[in-house]
Amino acid sequence: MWRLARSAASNLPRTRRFSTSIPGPCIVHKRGADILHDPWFNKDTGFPLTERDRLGLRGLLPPRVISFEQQYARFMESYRSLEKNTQGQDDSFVSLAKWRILNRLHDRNEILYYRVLIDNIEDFAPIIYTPTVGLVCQNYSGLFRRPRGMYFSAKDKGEMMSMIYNWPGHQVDMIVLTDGSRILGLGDLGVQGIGIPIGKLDMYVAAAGINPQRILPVMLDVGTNNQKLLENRLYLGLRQPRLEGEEYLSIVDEFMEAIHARWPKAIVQFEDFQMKWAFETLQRYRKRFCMFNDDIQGTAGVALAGLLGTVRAQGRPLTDFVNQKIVVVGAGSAGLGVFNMAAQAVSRMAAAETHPQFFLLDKDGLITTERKVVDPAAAPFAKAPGEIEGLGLREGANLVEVVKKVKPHVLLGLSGVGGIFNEQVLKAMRESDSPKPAIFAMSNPTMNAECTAVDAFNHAGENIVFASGSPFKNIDLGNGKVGHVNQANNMYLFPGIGMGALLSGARLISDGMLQAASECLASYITDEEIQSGILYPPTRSIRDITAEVGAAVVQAAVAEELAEGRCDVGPRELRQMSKEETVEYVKHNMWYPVYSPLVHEK
Ligand SMILES: NC(=O)C1=CN([C@@H]2O[C@H](COP(=O)(O)OP(=O)(O)OC[C@H]3O[C@@H](n4cnc5c(N)ncnc54)[C@H](O)[C@@H]3O)[C@@H](O)[C@H]2O)C=CC1
Ligand SMILES: CC(=O)C(=O)O
Ligand SMILES: [Mg+2]
Repeated sequence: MWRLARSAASNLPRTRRFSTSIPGPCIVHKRGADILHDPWFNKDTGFPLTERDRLGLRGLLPPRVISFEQQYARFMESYRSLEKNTQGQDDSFVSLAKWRILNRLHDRNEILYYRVLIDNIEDFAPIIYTPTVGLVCQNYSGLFRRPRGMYFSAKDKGEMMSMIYNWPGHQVDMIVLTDGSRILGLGDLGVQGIGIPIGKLDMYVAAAGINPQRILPVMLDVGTNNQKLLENRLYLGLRQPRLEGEEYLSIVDEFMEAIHARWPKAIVQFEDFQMKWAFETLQRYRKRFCMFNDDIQGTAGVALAGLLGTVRAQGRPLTDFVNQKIVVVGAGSAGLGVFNMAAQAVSRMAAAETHPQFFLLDKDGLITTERKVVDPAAAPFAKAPGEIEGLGLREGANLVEVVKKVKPHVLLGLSGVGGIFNEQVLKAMRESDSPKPAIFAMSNPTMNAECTAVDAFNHAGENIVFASGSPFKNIDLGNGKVGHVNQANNMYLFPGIGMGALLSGARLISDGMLQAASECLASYITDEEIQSGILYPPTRSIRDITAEVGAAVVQAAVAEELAEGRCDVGPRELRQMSKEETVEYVKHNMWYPVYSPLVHEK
């Protein structure tokens, strides 16, 4: 059932901080300069004098002790002056400068880094995540200073089971894995795609409070088909074409076995794999490991929550979702993931004979059963000629034609093609059958968005509902009216899916757990918010949202008897928790960055 009322727990104030009680001591097996060079233990000038004595740090730091709050303020001051001093300069230059200053802090002092990230997530998500992370990946070989995460390459075949023990952390809870083959909408970036797992895991720490000592970004370097990278003398990955077929799968298999052998309870998120491997690996592993594909499943849940929001925005009951005409542009892992989940929602809501009114386009236009070769994953959404003849449409019809003739309630882009929702397409949306047409330009990063927010409101009209994958500012429509810009990004779900799977100790991640996550996000927004065009909560509430989503996932895992529990909280205890208690349980398990007293042990 789709729940709409906000739960009692979500009516609590949207606080930004959790678990600020005095931290317990932290054991460190190093002394002196080795501590200063370890970003996990380093407190810079924040080491109290007693600790400097205990840890052999006396004389290695300037004498004055600076408090955590002062260090925080000092960093924010330098960040704000960077912003001021670079005003008017080239956007990419400024974004990279901001990323550098944050990355330097990340490399030096993780506790301070995560505190500034969590407390300023609205400002910093666009730097450590989309859109800047895309620019970072594109320039990674030149930007590289220190390694982060692990790299497994085609040359490591047969060695992964032992290599995995090179990772210094004893426990790993969350792994984000990519092969770099489809980084955002930027294509094959080979080894440079490592920036994505790093950015996603930063979001895990910020949103879900996953302990950063227990995260692992991973790059599977199986080569690249990006000729420019292969010719770039600075390129840091394997200089060979991508492995294909069984050779490719044997590398992924070996990696999955290796991580499972060392950390059987770790959750693995597959990210930014090209479509053929995204679907294939999901089918191959989802029953054997606790894993999910964020681009297929996380995106689908976020999009579905937004689509249900658009039904509410039209003043229609949720069951009217079955009558919505939805055009999706992009028949890749993300677009097909959205239609699959939307079709499941329709079949839950409607009579058996109801056919969803979904229209799917790829680079060759409208996909129909007449097409010579249709990808099996797209086939269920190919239109039969009989379904579209009445509309005057045919195989391969272009986007403008489709929008003009279908008059869709929703136009959703997951094509990776910047600007494809051009003036003509957006103007055609004025004739939509919906009183509040919805335009979702979900491709990332910003330059790959199907349209900008300004163009959407200018050309499609002020009564649209708008969402984009990367952030845009709200639009001033004049006369005190605001065109609200939503960020339809899987960041609203993947942290809660991962956290819920982890805390429930689920054996696998089921469709029911993903559906629960999506329903929870959909129910987070009030009717009043929906009426002003708000479909998703603001990024600054992401910890609260993630706590709710995580709890929904835990409860779904319990209901499906997939939960095996974690540490001293077994399935029985989880089953006995009310919804509110489950939310509190998730919040209680969220890590929050504070300096712990360090105690040396040999
Ligand atoms: N907002 C979010 O949370 C998410 C956004 N995305 C974005 O979605 C985009 C696509 O991702 P995937 O589906 O994984 O990629 P993909 O490569 O699997 O699929 C891309 C699809 O777009 C189609 N396409 C290419 N040019 C086109 C054109 N001119 N007209 C119509 N269709 C065209 C292709 O035929 C293909 O079907 C990327 O930009 C990615 O950043 C992906 C996941 C989540
Ligand atoms: C957001 C995301 O996962 C993507 O653009 O691929
Ligand atoms: Mg992705």
